Amino acid sequence: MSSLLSVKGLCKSYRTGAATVEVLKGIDLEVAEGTTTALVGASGAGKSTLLHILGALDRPSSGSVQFRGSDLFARSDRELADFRSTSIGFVFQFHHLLPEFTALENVMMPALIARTDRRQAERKAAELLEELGLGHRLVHRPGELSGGEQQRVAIARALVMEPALLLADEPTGNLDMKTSEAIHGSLSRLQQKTGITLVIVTHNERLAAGMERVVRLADGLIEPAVPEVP
Ligand SMILES: Nc1ncnc2c1ncn2[C@@H]1O[C@H](COP(=O)(O)OP(=O)(O)OP(=O)(O)O)[C@@H](O)[C@H]1O
Repeated sequence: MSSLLSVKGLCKSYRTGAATVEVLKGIDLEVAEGTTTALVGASGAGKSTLLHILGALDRPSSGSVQFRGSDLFARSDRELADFRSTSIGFVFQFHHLLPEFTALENVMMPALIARTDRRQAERKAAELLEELGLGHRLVHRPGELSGGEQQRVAIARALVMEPALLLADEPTGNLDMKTSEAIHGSLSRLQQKTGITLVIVTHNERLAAGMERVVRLADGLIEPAVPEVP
């Protein structure tokens, strides 16, 4: 299987006043195309920081990330912004949908910003919402949808540009277990259908176990996998 992401010696530190906080302390990670990975670990372990760097939302302090063999952070900020809008889909814990637009319009938005033909964008957005079980909610505004429905709209919006990589940071963190499981089920189904690579941060071990691989972060480093007992 070919590598989508190849992370080597990744470090990230922040300066706050006189102190420097080392958040990531030398991450090595390979993510193969078309695979699903859960990123788990205690609060403050650096999961979101790593996810943001993988999605080029933030630059590392040192180390490298190769995306399909090309050095991500050798690119300018402008090139990274283009890269993000075409190659990465993001889903966050809070959906950040635009309240004055309908579900369909919210999902179409990234495609319209990228100047995709309107009819094509609309067709794709409606198809994704349909697949996520929201075919009957296309003209509802976020305020008229349940929390789980809002998050499904956010997932459809993240997929409308057909990115290579979907990054999800606690996408069901503020939903009940039943709704979370249903959304994870939809994500897995869409992942299998599209072959997109999925990296998801979650505190929920049960949902993490549904991914092909679980990567555990502790104190800025990846913990070695525990060998299975024969
Ligand atoms: N911009 C920043 N400036 C200073 N410190 C930061 C910044 N962003 C993150 N940190 C620190 O980095 C550490 C890791 O944060 P991060 O959000 O990556 O952890 P996490 O594993 O995702 O935690 P959680 O599960 O609670 O979301 C925390 O101690 C946090 O305070």
